[in-house]
Amino acid sequence: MEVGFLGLGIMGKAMALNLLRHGFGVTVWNRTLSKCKELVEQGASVGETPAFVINKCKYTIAMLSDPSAVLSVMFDKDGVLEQICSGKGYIDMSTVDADTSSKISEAITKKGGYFLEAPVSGSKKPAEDGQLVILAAGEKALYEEMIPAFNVLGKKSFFLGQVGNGAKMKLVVNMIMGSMMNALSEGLCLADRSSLNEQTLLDVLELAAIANPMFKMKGPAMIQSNYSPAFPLKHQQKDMRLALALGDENAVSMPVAAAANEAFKKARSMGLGDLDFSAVHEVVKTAKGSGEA
Ligand SMILES: NC(=O)C1=CN([C@@H]2O[C@H](COP(=O)(O)OP(=O)(O)OC[C@H]3O[C@@H](n4cnc5c(N)ncnc54)[C@H](OP(=O)(O)O)[C@@H]3O)[C@@H](O)[C@H]2O)C=CC1
Ligand SMILES: O=CC(=O)O
Repeated sequence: MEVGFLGLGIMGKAMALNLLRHGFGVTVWNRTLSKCKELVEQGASVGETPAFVINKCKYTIAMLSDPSAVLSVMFDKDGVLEQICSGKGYIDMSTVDADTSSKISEAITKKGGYFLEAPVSGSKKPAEDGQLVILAAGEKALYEEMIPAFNVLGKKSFFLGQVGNGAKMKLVVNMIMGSMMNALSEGLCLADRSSLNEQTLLDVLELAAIANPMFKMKGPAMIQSNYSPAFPLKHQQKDMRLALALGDENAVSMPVAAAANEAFKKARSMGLGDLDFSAVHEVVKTAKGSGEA
């Protein structure tokens, strides 16, 4: 199976490499074209524009940063829309809001193409290991045609119905994750300031009812103030912002998520946006009132 792949950031690179490793033909494009080099060394071809990739491939996957990137790659000059046509499928795996996804879907459908949104849960390591959770919605036939690729990229795929449902599910999941990250950070600070050992707290959490892979994976690095980016903080804040907007639309009060979003915004203002989202720990550690008495 030959696929196009647009966007070779942390996730896109790992996912495209995985497809190559499993025998897929992959034609890649990235805004910063130099990032295609490593993929070419592993057997990928390069397209100089998104339009070129769409023209060449029956199926094209996108993994881009945010709604503005997704819209730009679709609608700008040399973008996806110039070449999408009947018989071609476009699969957007970026995390965006339902409105953005619907705009993309309408534009593609008008030109006779097929659209599937398929955001993923799981970070750099699950992307490298083909262990993502895929949250697909849109054209069911395209979903079925993509199963061989999804089986390589993920450990489980959900088909959630109409366009927008995948985006919404992803935002709900990441809203919970962002709030949990703040809770873990506050817990580590409280343990430390109460003269408890932070690693012992993590050991206790791992055996408790609230044990989860995120605490286990991120906790030890947070204790060391190591925030090497797997999931960039700026993207987590984007997800909190989009989830809060979904809450606004549905009149759902989310004070916990709103507080977590403030902490991520503060972290961005401190220049931590390109670090891992666990760098919100720096905000919690330096918050007024959490220092010396
Ligand atoms: N990292 C993670 O753990 C996870 C991330 N996600 C989601 O996946 C998506 C990608 O994340 P990730 O790979 O971490 O992000 P990165 O920041 O590492 O990569 C972003 C990609 O988007 C491209 N891009 C950004 N702006 C534009 C633009 N205006 N036009 C064209 N291309 C653009 C970048 O190109 P360039 O190289 O030129 O900057 C790069 O290829 C995001 O929506 C994120 O929320 C979902 C699950 C996990
Ligand atoms: O979107 C991030 C993730 O870890 O999932």
